[in-house]
Amino acid sequence: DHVETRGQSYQWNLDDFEIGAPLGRGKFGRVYLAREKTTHYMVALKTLYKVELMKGRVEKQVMREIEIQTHLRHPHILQMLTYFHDHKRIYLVLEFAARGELYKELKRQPNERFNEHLSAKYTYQVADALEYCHRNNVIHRDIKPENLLLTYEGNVKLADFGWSVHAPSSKRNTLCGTLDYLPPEMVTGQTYDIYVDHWCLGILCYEFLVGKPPFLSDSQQETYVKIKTINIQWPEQITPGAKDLISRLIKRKSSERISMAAVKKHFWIVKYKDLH
Ligand SMILES: CC(C)NC(=O)[C@H]1CCC[C@H]1Nc1nc(Nc2ccc(C(=O)N(C)C3CCN(C)CC3)cc2)ncc1C(F)(F)F
Repeated sequence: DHVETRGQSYQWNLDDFEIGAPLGRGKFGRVYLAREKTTHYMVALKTLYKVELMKGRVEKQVMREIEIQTHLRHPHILQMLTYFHDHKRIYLVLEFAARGELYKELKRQPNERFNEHLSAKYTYQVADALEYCHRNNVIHRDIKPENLLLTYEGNVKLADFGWSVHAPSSKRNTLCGTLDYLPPEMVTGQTYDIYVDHWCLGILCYEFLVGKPPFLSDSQQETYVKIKTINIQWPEQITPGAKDLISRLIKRKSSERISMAAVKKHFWIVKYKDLH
């Protein structure tokens, strides 16, 4: 909190930080470990090249990401502490998540999947973060393992609000990357509401337990068909409790998807989330 309480009028700049190791590449620039000079507070410094943003026509999206993420405060949401810019770059000062990217942790697991305890724990924490987002009328819209980070203690931080919007919305963005997480209403271009995140939470829980999303196919067309027909296989590592929860989230009718509060109280979540 030191970083953001130096009075709202103070203009942060690069000289306030010592830049450390690169943590990896974000979509529009690199991310560095950095340390605020007076408090030694560790942060992640995400750099965005203005030219890249203009070429990608994503300036508005970045401003929306900044607007949304600077106002959300929750233990399972990666906080944006502040931001500033120079002539070439925008700098986002974000919380540093010491255990890094959850999708890499997933790949490191035996059989590249989480056991029921980790799957239930992470599903619970994402549900908790989404309940808070929805209470603030924010749809994340891009829930997937790549957008989750892990703290030193092994807890989830929901990050990358680059695709988030205020509900309800019919924003049709040329979605890049995987269709695997898209709910039917987004595939068919209808207007959608906060319940797109409920669908994605179901897909996420499935991928935690199986190691890949349920509608994964060789072609986009095949994925579309599987999403529309909700053609899902249930391998044996998905126990009846997990299947019950996932089935209540992956509903075609968005209003039939169970609430985040109900997810947090679901018997399978309660049974496994605190076991070690
Ligand atoms: C959600 C979003 C889509 N993803 C991102 O932004 C990505 C893009 C690049 C990094 C990450 N962004 C962040 N990463 C961290 N922590 C972190 C990351 C990586 C490692 C790690 O495994 N290594 C350094 C390893 C160490 C070992 N060597 C071998 C490989 C890299 C350890 C800690 N905290 C905050 C952020 C944030 F989000 F604030 F920027």
